[in-house]
Amino acid sequence: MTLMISTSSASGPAISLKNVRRSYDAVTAVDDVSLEIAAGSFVALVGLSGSGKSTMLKMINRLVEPTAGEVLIADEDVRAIDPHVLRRRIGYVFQNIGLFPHMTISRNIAIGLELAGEKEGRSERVAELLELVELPQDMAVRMPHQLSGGQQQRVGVARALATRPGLMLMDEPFGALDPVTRDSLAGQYKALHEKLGLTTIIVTHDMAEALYLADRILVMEAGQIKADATPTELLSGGVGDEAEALVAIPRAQAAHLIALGQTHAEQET
Ligand SMILES: Nc1ncnc2c1ncn2[C@@H]1O[C@H](COP(=O)(O)OP(=O)(O)OP(=O)(O)O)[C@@H](O)[C@H]1O
Repeated sequence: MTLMISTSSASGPAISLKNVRRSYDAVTAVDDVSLEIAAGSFVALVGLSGSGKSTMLKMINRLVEPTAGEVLIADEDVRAIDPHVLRRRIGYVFQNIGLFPHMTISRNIAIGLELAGEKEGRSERVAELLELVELPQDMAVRMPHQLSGGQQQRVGVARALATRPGLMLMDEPFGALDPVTRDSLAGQYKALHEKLGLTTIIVTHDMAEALYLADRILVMEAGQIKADATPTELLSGGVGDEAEALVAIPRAQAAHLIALGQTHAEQET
């Protein structure tokens, strides 16, 4: 069955953070960050554990409120938007997606539409979303425990896209998956991002994933952005010690694999 995929309503907004700060008692998780993210961009937030990445992401959909500063989506201050309305406009995908275990896959995907009181065309939308995330249609009637981790994560992406958000926030969305599934899902998500014209912000610990997916990489340390560069700029070096330390890992892994390959080739000749 070929379904028409509607792409017309999704078009990513620009995001603006102005002197945003978030403190938890003595800890400053995000420290006076100002940032402009262009509409339709794919931004990766990288940095060591505790550097403030998740806190920054969650201030955009108001899961966390800033201690100071402003967050604007398409020039609108998020504080002026009811959090429920805001979260229907923003897709949110996180590690171990947390599907409702007692609901079918279909209902899990459509939950945002259900909460928004949208009664018409829900099953058609679910069918369209299953196709979009490349899951077979017969999964709609299954329960979450009957799916693999990778399939559940696809359902999570489908659920996040159900209300046709222009903005996707992703917090380690593929972190719990095996490397092969992770790679393929990341590649498919990148294609979706482009096809739907989304703005996507992804938090990842995996520098190689950030380099592959994003068109802009922000390196965080101690609540601040220490580097802001394209993947090519990051790989060329010269954008700071924090970035260099993170790029060094995939670079060393790649060099190690090449060296291993050469050793094997020499042994066989
Ligand atoms: N609810 C909270 N209460 C107290 N401190 C918090 C809270 N949430 C985050 N923090 C602290 O804020 C800092 C930044 O945390 P955050 O989760 O944003 O970092 P992160 O870069 O996303 O880390 P990770 O990569 O480990 O998920 C950390 O020092 C953390 O302990």
